[in-house]
Amino acid sequence: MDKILEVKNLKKTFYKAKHVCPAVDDVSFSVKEGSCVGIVGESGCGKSTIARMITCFTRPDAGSVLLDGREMVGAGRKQQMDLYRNVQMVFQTPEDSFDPRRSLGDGIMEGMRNYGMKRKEAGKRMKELLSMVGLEEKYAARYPHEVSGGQCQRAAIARALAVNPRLLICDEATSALDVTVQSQIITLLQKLRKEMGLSVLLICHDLALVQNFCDYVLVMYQGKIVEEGTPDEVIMRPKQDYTKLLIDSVL
Ligand SMILES: Nc1ncnc2c1ncn2[C@@H]1O[C@H](COP(=O)(O)OP(=O)(O)OP(=O)(O)O)[C@@H](O)[C@H]1O
Repeated sequence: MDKILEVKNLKKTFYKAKHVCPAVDDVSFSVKEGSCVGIVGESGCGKSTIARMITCFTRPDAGSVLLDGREMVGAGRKQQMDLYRNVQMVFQTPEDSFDPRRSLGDGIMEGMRNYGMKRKEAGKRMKELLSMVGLEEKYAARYPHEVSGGQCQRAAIARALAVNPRLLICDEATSALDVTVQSQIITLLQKLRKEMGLSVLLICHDLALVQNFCDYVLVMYQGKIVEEGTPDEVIMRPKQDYTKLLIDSVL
């Protein structure tokens, strides 16, 4: 299997007043085409900073992010536009993916329109995407505040899929939802993974979710990967004390 994403020796330190925060410290991993890699670890261990560096929102101090073998750190605007087409993010708060003054349908079409698709064609594709994520057509006209959290997250997934990405980064995408809706969104992601051959980087606190959904797991602590392997290896037979603590804390 080819690697869609390769992260090598990524580092990021934040400085606030006199306080030095090494948020990500020499992190390396890869995501194979069609696979799902999970990143788990306590709050503040650096998970979201990694996602932001992959998507060029935050510039690393050192290291490299290769997408299909192409270097993204320091890439020019054209290459970054290609990156955004191939990599999309789904966030914890789905409303953040949408402009509150525009309907969900418009929000889903925005990416397609930015890439030059005609309005009529984008409208047709938007309806297909709504159906793919299990929403009726009527939701296209609704505004983000007029739908439930779960419905809004489905629409956010439709928006992310609109530009046919190959890698979806889900940053705590189910954490704000109640358990039933969480499981519906995970079932949806599993279906999309199968149907579209999507690769997924799943950032989350929920070890049970990682165990059921991921092929490979990275455990982070204070900016570093302290353990990695298949879910069986990491969750059923953890080697590191920190992983054992993390597992014990949810039992
Ligand atoms: N822009 C910033 N300026 C200063 N410090 C930052 C910035 N962004 C993140 N940090 C710090 O870097 C560390 C890692 O933050 P990050 O958001 O990556 O953690 P996380 O594992 O995603 O946490 P959570 O699960 O709570 O989202 C934290 O100590 C955070 O306070």
